[in-house]
Amino acid sequence: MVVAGAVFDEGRLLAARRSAPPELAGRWELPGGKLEPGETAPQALVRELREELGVETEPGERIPGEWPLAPGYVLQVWTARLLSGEPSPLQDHDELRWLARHELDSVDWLDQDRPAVAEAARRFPGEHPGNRS
Ligand SMILES: Nc1nc2c([nH]c(=O)n2[C@H]2C[C@H](O)[C@@H](COP(=O)(O)OP(=O)(O)OP(=O)(O)O)O2)c(=O)[nH]1
Repeated sequence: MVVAGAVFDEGRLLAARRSAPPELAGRWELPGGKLEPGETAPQALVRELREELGVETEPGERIPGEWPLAPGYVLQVWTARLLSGEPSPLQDHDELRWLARHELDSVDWLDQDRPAVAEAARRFPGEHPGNRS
C-alpha cells in the first residue's frame, strides 16, 4: 500500500513534483510512500513526510476511497496538518507548490491522483460540508 498526505496549511494544499522514476518524473502528486512492514498508514505517512520534505506532521482523517497504482499497490490518502518545519523537496521531488482550491488544476497531477485530489479538495479547511457539490 502507498499512503499519501493531503497536507493543508493556511487554506492551501501541498503538491509535489516527482523527480523519479523517469515515467513519473515531472508529474505532480500528494507526497507519501510505501508502508514498511509493521507500520500503520498514519505512521508511514508521518515518516515519509519527514524523510521527503523534512517536516513534522499530524495525520488527520482518511479520505474515503482507494485508488489502484502499479500491480499490487493501492493509494490511500490521509489529511495531515503541518506541525513544524518548512517543506523542501529533499527526496523524490524537485518542486513543491502550495495550491489554493481554485489552483488545483494548474499542475499536471499523476492520472491516478486526480480522483484522490478531487476528494481532498472537498476537505479544504473552512469548507462547509453543506456546500459540497
Ligand atoms: N507518494 C506517492 N506515490 C504515488 C502517488 N501516486 C502514485 O501513483 N504513486 C506511485 C509512485 C511510486 O511508484 C509509488 C510510491 O512510491 P514512492 O517512491 O513514493 O515511495 P517510497 O518512498 O516508499 O519508495 P521506495 O524508494 O521505498 O520504493 O506510488 C502519490 O500520490 N504519492
